[in-house]
Amino acid sequence: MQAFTRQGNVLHAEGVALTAIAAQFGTPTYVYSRAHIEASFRAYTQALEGCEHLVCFAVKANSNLAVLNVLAQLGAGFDIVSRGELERVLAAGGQASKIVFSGVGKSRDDMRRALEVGVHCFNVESDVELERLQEVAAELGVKAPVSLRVNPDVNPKTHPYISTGLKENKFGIDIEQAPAVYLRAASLPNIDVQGVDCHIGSQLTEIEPFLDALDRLLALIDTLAAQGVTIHHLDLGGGLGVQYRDEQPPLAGDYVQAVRERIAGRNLKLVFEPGRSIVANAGVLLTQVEFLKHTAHKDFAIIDAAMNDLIRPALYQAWMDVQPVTPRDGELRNYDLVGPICETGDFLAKNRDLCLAEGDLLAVCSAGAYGFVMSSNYNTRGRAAEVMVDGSNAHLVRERETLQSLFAGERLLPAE
Ligand SMILES: Cc1ncc(COP(=O)(O)O)c(C=O)c1O
Ligand SMILES: N[C@@H](CCCC[NH3+])C(=O)O
Repeated sequence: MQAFTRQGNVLHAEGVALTAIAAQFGTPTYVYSRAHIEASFRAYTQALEGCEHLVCFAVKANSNLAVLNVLAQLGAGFDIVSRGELERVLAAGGQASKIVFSGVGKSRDDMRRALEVGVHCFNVESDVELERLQEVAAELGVKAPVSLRVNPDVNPKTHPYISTGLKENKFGIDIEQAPAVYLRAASLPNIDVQGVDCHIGSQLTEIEPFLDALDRLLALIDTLAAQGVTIHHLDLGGGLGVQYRDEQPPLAGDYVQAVRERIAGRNLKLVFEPGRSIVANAGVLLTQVEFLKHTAHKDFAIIDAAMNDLIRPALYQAWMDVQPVTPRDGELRNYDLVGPICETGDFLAKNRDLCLAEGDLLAVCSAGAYGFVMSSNYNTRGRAAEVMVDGSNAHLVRERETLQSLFAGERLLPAE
């Protein structure tokens, strides 16, 4: 679905003009569409009808409580990577029994809390993590449900910083070592082997790498069965890409269908951990032009959002579309859109042909995933507000950070 459309000349989120949101809540502000989040989630669950499944939203992509709550109301599970994300999910009304716990560095406290609340599964990423989990579960007198995250060594054909399923990556257990680790897991008294898990990377735009990984996991499941270890669920992680510019990623329904065909006849529950494909195009970052600076070499639009608000362009040279909220007629100029931060890398877009004036509003598109969650307070900038639109209503779902709150926890040295 298209959450952000022009009505008249003005860009709207569902039924609300972005001009009205800027007037009410200021800028920079993240704006999300509830309907888009729901439709993207349902694309997975509808394609999974008739097949035992759990769709676990990857909380790292957007952890706002309202976003999590909207998904929890649809029966979503959640993929978490920290104690903090666990507490967020519970605070937002998510069910512990639908949580999968990923991540290479789970502390004993993380494990204890997850066992106490009863998560669905731990995605264990190393042999040493398995031993630690055994110890913590034994202390509590419980059995920990476990999948091993297997590194299938397939090339996801995405940006190197967001590839995770290659041998040289830090994630998961080498697929050749996996049978031995499974046998060890099956022998541990406080470990309950449940599944196999993988996640090969993010922003994948083709189905083939997913299916390559799936084939390798199915071969592993057969090897394990021959050794007496039964696997009940298959977790294929997240990774499905979205359209930022002209990419044509597969639709969630087509991807799920292809997976279902490959596992036909097997008694396996399917788990997915989508993040970006649920929320990226459900959000924009709304920002305002502070100055237009014309130099002999370049035209700059200095905007009130910066790399601290949205780091993807600086970190991955990610291309994000930028739309004027109310386009104006006139001469186009080639702008770099830069923030107020003292870094050359502080840009949100480069070489965009736009007709702009001071005070104009711009929407940085596809910013609902890995946007606010990766923001920081660099240059002592408060983080942006977050607003969720639901039909014709706009709700503030996170207040803009006040400057006082930025140094509230700091202390001066005692007076001499
Ligand atoms: C283990 C795991 N699961 C799920 C995701 C979500 O990925 P995506 O946002 O690409 O769907 C990630 C992030 O890449 C991840 O590391
Ligand atoms: N943060 C990245 C994706 C990393 C996914 C986390 N495993 C992005 O914005 O594209």
